[in-house]
Amino acid sequence: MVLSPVIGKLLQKRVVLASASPRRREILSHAGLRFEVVPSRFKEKLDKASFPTPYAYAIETAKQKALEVARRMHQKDLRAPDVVIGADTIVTIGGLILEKPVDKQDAYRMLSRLNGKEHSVFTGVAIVHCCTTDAQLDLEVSEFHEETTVKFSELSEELLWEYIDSGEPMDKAGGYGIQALGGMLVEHVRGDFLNVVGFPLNHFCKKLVELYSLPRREDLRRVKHDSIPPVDTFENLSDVEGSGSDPAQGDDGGGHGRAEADGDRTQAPAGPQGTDSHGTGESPPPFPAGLLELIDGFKASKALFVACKLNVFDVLKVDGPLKAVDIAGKIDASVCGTERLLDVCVALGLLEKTDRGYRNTELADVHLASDGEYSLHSLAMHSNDHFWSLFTDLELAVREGASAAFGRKAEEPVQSKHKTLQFMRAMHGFAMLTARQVATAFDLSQFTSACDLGGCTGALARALTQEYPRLKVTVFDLPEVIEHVTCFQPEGRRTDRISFMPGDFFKDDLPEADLYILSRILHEWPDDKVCELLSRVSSRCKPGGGILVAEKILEDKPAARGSLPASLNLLVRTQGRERGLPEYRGLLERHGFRDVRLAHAGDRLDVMLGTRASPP
Ligand SMILES: Cc1cn([C@H]2C[C@H](O)[C@@H](COP(=O)(O)OP(=O)(O)OP(=O)(O)O)O2)c(=O)[nH]c1=O
Repeated sequence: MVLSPVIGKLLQKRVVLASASPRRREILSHAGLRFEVVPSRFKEKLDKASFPTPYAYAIETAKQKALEVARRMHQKDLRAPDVVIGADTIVTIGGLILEKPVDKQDAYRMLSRLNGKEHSVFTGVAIVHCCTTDAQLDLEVSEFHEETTVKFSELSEELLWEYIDSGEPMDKAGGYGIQALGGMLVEHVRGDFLNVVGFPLNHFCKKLVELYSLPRREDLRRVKHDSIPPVDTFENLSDVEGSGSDPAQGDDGGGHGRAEADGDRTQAPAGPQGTDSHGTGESPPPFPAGLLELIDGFKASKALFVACKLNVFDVLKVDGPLKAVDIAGKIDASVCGTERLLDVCVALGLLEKTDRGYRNTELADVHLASDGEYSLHSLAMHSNDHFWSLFTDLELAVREGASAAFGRKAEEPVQSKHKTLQFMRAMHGFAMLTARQVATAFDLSQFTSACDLGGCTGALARALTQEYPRLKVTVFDLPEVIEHVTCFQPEGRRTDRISFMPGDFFKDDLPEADLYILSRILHEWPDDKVCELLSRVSSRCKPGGGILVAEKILEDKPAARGSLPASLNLLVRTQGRERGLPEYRGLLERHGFRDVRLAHAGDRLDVMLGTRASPP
């Protein structure tokens, strides 16, 4: 099983996860799947006694969760997604099925039952394929389950209650979460760990291979509306059988090896067990969907930037749904061009197309309209206006190693008020999404005053004051930035525990504080400037005071997707650069900070906390 082609099968489809479980969302997104989340409203109240086995119950519940979402979405705009995934996790011991506890006593009853014993965790999964013809919804269901055995240690009453009081058991089957504190209760696990956490990823991938390469009739069920009669065909389920979403099919240049597709499509294409059409006995390589997506990646980014620039998402947030012709009128663009752009946005999952016209997806409403608290509209605009042209010279930068030519573009000073505001909005959007994780990466409750150097709009300061009721934060930034900060302060949520002070951290006196914060600042500067700044902070910070540095740490292992921009910043900036943990630690220690600890704050940032040592 090669992973990316498996997940790649679903990349061109609109996939919905019918689950509110954050664990399922995390497992599937880490696997590279792109999907929307629509939690199911199906009440988990099936009669357990009517099922021959516990897993039959879990499978049926998973199926009903997914079907409810597919039907609801179809009813809402007469267009269901392509695939809906539902899952249900149960714990079983001695023939008893344990779901989520209803209260602490219930959690205690469950955990006492599991205490010192072995039990099974089953997750039932349903993959529902939806097809809308003449406003009629056709559903095909494929389902499976996975079992994992878990053994609990002998646990004291005291420990059980302490665990229950942590609150962790309440939203978890069997009343425990193996991935967090509950891991301490577990002696051993046999089987797929992720199955216990809520989603059997390995089995799911195998199922996708089976479904999209060589479907097995007995696994499929066809459901028309409310009935679930057995399936008699499984055409159109497989990409390779011509569902139309295979990019190679519409591509003239991709005709190689496709001529035979006009023949009998029910013949499985050459797969692991097959022979190819040339009769050579060799199988073609797996379809490189992920790679093709990468090749086209720049088009997707540019389409997103242009839609932002033309205010498509703003127009639709206020007036949507709208037809292409009306949108074209509002954004002052041609109808044919607008229509194509809108359809690309639909394919990218940013818009939905309904009978009444185009409308924003929730993602676009929240992040791509320009007015929301968590808007990334300005970040997209900054990427379009600034980074896009910078990256056209990437080859030169690679050849020359962050060449002066490349650097000149990168370091253009921010000139106009418009540019300053665009830059601030871009930084603000990112900071709003990461601030809470940075603020809570360490327990900072021992500090009563903090100074956020280069703290821009105060997004991190706000998260810090919300998290730590005793903390006062001074945001220190250049006068031209501080001049505009009032536009970013949310009405009704201002606090006098945040103050803004204009100044240059290389020249002016730094405000007094117990904790100095440098969030995404150090990577902007070369080593000599970093040393100059750290030495200014160090001489202002009292012994016992702290320094908090938030950056994306470069790691030895290959960069994860989320850190790719950080790796490339090495090349696009002449002055600044990203650094690894040993380098940051060395820099901090050289400037009198000890006990430097690291914590991760989501995919995009890491946080280091150090303590100012007493001068020798
Ligand atoms: C046993 C165990 C369960 N769980 C979780 C996984 C599931 O989210 C939950 C079981 O409840 P489910 O009803 O399967 O799922 P859910 O209610 O969280 O979400 P939805 O119904 O919308 O799909 O328990 C853990 O996170 N860790 C564990 O160790």
